[in-house]
Amino acid sequence: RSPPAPSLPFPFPRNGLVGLLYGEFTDMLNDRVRYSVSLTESALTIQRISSSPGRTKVVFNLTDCVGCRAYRGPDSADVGAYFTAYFYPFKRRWMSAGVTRQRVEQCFRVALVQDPLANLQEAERWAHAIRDVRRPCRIMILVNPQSGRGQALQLFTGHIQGMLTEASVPYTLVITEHQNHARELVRKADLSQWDALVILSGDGLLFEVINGLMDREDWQEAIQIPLGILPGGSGNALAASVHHYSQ
Ligand SMILES: Nc1ncnc2c1ncn2[C@@H]1O[C@H](COP(=O)(O)OP(=O)(O)OP(=O)(O)O)[C@@H](O)[C@H]1O
Repeated sequence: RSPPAPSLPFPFPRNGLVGLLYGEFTDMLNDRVRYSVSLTESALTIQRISSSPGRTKVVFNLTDCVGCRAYRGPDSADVGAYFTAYFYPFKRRWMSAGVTRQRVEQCFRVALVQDPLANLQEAERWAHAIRDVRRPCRIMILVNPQSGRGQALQLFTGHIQGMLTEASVPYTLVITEHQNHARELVRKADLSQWDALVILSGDGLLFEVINGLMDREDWQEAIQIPLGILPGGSGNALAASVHHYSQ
């Protein structure tokens, strides 16, 4: 089997966009399926290298990309390395009129040479390049363990934590211990440490966080910080209406 073509720098304009990287990789599970992959400032384009006609090109918008990681495979005899990019594009739901963001992961095997370390370095180069196109984001996530049916913390560990890890988002988790805990914390916090505050709770905790921001002397600047609301309460009226109006 001939080795895939080396990954090349891709400094020339193509389709009006200046490319950052171009490479040819194989499928994670099937070495005979090969893809040409190109990265620009705005998109990751994956084209299946195949002699048969049909729709073989997929374009992922990098604004839908939450992260990318490089790693060695579980088999130590495998000289190849891998990189996986995680996307949440809007997609149509089965039997439904609307679209929602749905998770898609794209994994590639890098086996340019017989040296596992060199392959891993190449996979890391791609993972870094894909991650670098995204804006860095550090978040404080506030969870009220009592909200709703007392399951907010399970929602965090079961759903949110994995997404943050895939996205390589550095975060500080705050589990509120009593009423007004979040308000006091936000009132005194050094907000320059975070790019966003995310509340996993019902409306009550978000209300506290907004009040904490408005209690500050620098409230006019503080209130500009992006706020996120994840439904963890019982009513979740605000999260539902924000989600509804963003559709
Ligand atoms: N550890 C805690 N123990 C008790 N109360 C808390 C704690 N942390 C926060 N709180 C308070 O609980 C209140 C209610 O929380 P929240 O609104 O998040 O949940 P909910 O009432 O279940 O949801 P919803 O508002 O959607 O009905 C908040 O006003 C907050 O001050």
